[in-house]
Amino acid sequence: MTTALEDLLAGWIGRQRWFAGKGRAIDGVGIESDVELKSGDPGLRHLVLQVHQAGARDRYQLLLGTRRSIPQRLQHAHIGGRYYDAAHDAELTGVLLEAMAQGADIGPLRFRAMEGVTIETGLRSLVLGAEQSNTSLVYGEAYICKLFRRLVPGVNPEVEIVTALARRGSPHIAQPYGWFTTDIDGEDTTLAFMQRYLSTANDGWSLALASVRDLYGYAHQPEIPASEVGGDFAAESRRLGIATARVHRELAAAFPTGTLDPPEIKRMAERLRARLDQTLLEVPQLRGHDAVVHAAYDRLADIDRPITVQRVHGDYHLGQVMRTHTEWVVLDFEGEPGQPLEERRALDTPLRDVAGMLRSFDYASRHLLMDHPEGRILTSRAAEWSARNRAAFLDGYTEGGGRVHGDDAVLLRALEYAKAVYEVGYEARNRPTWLPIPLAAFTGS
Ligand SMILES: Nc1ncnc2c1ncn2[C@@H]1O[C@H](COP(=O)(O)OP(=O)(O)O)[C@@H](O)[C@H]1O
Ligand SMILES: O=P(O)(O)O[C@H]1O[C@H](CO)[C@@H](O[C@H]2O[C@H](CO)[C@@H](O)[C@H](O)[C@H]2O)[C@H](O)[C@H]1O
Repeated sequence: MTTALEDLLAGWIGRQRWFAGKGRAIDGVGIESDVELKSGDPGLRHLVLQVHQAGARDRYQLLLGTRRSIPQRLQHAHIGGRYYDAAHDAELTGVLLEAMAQGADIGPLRFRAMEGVTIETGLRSLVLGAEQSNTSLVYGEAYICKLFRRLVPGVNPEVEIVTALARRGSPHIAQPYGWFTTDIDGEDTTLAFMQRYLSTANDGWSLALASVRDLYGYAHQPEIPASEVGGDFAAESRRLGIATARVHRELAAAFPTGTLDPPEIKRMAERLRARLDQTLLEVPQLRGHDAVVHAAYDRLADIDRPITVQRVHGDYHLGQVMRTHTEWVVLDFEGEPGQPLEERRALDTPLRDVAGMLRSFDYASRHLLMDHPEGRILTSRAAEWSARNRAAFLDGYTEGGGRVHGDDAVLLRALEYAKAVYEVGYEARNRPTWLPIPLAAFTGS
C-alpha cells in the first residue's frame, strides 16, 4: 500500500529536469527515510525516495516543504496538496546552513563543516538557473551547495577530492565549506556539498566562445591571424594547461597512484572498442567513422610499456573550469555522469583529462558554426582557433609539469577519440542538433 504522498510523488518526479529515469514508466515511489528538519508552517522534511522502474530501483533525495497554502512564488515547485520541493523556498533552506555550521546529527542525517572554516548563517538561497542532473543552491553571494538528486551509495568523489586538495592548500579549487551525508545500504553517502561561490568568476566555455566570436568577425580577412585579432584566448589556454598540470600533481600527491601494465592497457583498448560498438548501435550517424577509431585503439593496444595512473577529474571540459581574478579553478570532480561510482573513483591516466579539454576547444570553435549564415567560410577560422588554443593548452600543461611524450601521443589520440565517441552518444541523447560537432572529430572537417 502506498501513501497519498507517495502517489503524489510518483506523478511528479518523472517531470523533473534532474530525474535520471526519463523515458521509462514509473511503477511506484516509496519513502525510504523521512526526517523532520523543521516543524510548523512552513515545515521541512528530508526524504530519501525509492523510485521503481522496469524492475530497477533508484534513490532520489527531496527536501519536502509543507504549507497549509502554497504561495504564488512556489507554484512552480508544487508537488500536490500541501507539499512542494523546498529547494526553491529560501525561507526553509537556511536550516541546512545552520545544521552544517553546528555539525548537527539529525536522525540519520549527519551535517558537517570543513575544519577551520566558519559558515555564515542567515543567508537566503536561490536555485541556480542551470538546474540539470543536480540542484545547486546559491546562498547570498557566499556559497553554492549542490544537492545530489539521484543517490549512489558512497562518498561522492567531488567531496573526497576537493577536501583533500583544500587541505593541501590548492589554489585551483573552490574552498569547501560543508556537506551532509546519510547511510544508504550501510555506506556513508554524500547528500550535498557546499563550496565558496565564485561570484565574480567566468566559466571557461563562455570566455572561449567570446574569443571565437571575435575571430569570426574577421571571416573576410583570412590574412589576419588569430594571434592578432582582439580577444585572443591562447594565453588563457596556456594558463589553463599550467593549472591542469598542477591539479594533476596535487591529485597524485594526495591519493595513491599506480601503473597500467601492457596487458591492462590491452584490456583498456577492449573496453573502448566495446563502447564504440555500443555507440555505433545507438547512433547510426557514427557508422563509417569507426575505422579511424579502431586504428587508434589498435595502436593503443600495442603500447608495450606501463603507463602511470592516478586520480583524475574524469569529465574535464571548458564548462568545468572558472577563471577568477587570479586563477583557473576546477569544478565538478565527479567523473562522467552515469558511470558507476567505483569506475569514477578508479585510477586513470591524467591524459584522460587532457583529451577532454582538447575536445572542448574543438567544441568551442565549432559550436557557433552551426546555423551560422557564413558557416562554410568560417570553418577554417574555427580550425585555426582550435589548433591555436589546443597547442597553447598543451604547452602550458608541459610547462606546469604535465607529461606528454613518447607513447603518450598514441594514448592521447585514443583518448580523444574515446571522448568524441562518448560525446556522440551524449549529444544524440541530449542535444541532437549538436551531433555534427563530435562527428567532425573523426574527419577533421
Ligand atoms: N563554486 C562555484 N562558484 C560559482 N559558480 C559555480 C560554482 N560551482 C558551480 N558553479 C556553476 O554551476 C554550474 C554547474 O556546476 P557543476 O558542478 O558542473 O554541476 P553539474 O554537476 O550539475 O554539472 C557551473 O557550470 C558553474 O556555472
Ligand atoms: O558538465 P557535465 O558533467 O554535466 O558533463 C556533461 O555535459 C557536458 C555538456 O554540458 C558535456 O560536454 C560536451 O559539451 C560541452 C559544451 O557544452 C563541451 O565543452 C565538452 O567538450 C563536450 O564534451 C559532457 O561531455 C557531459 O559529460
